Amino acid sequence: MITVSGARKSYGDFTALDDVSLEIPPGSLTALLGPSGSGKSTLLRAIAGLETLDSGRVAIAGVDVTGLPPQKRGIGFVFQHYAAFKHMTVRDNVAFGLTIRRKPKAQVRAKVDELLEIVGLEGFQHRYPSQLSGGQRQRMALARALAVDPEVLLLDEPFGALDAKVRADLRRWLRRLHDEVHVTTVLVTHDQEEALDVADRIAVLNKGGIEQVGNPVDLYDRPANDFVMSFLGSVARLGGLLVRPHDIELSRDRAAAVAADRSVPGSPGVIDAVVERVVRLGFEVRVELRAHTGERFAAQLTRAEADALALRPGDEVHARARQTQDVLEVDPALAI
Ligand SMILES: Nc1ncnc2c1ncn2[C@@H]1O[C@H](COP(=O)(O)OP(=O)(O)OP(=O)(O)O)[C@@H](O)[C@H]1O
Repeated sequence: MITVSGARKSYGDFTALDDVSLEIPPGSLTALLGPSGSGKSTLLRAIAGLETLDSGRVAIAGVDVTGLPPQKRGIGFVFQHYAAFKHMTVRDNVAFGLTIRRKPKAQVRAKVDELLEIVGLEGFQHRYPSQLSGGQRQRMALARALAVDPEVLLLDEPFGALDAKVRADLRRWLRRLHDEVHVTTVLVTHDQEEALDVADRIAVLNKGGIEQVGNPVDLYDRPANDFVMSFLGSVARLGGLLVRPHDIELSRDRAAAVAADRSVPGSPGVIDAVVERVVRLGFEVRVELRAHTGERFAAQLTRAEADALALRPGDEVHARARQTQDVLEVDPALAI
């Protein structure tokens, strides 16, 4: 368990963390998710001991570590740009933390072999970091962070510098790694897809505070407010309410749409609109619409639904929300 209580941190008159309290359960993979500047890295660095809090406390596994330096906190840390020892092989880089702790050679060898296998770098142990791809280098960094059996693993946008495909592969790999080693892991990311894909818990940060903490399904389906809703996925405005694009149903028959809408409590009603564009995205189809009031919004349909409607630009349709438990009042102060 990592417990952060009442954490405050300011840089000059800028408040980076504003009374943040958070509990991270043991063995979980928790993502700190939020826009740039929301305080994610500051919070992670405070847990690591790389940043001193103005006030508040950090405890790791029941021990108050607030006054302890990073090397005494039982943490492993991986940054976006990993600073490897360039003159050392992969094997020596991974062994580094154990070697400086003067562990017996046989023990170091066995541990490094195990880690290289876990991160899939067995065949690369004699290479130098410059001879690895970006993704391999980050896997080496993870092996190195895990070598000293940390209580917690702290990852600050570890795949941020890699291209989208490698990023997606590595986060799936991280999920499998976590299922194998179960070390309490905190991952900083600004990418909601990454957080939803890899984490079992997500803390959403905004302006130095925590908006909501929960599992990915809860946050996506039951966002606490419109910031969380819009940050965790695309949203459309329908009659002044926020709706997920895949929760919008389109119909060519207005009377049928109105009849169906009666069974949806709290519905924004049926919105008459004109199709502007139909975009095929793999198995889904995005229909871009303009309401008669002038508001633009998009509905996400399955291919079968879209084919049944055979929509073309200029067609008149009637939109309604399929369900409204996810629909929240629009906060006019929030620019989406
Ligand atoms: N050493 C510093 N001196 C002054 N301001 C800082 C310092 N470190 C961070 N900040 C400011 O604190 C705020 C929070 O920074 P932080 O790095 O925690 O955000 P973040 O959510 O991780 O954002 P990003 O995704 O862009 O890294 C930012 O506005 C940043 O400019």
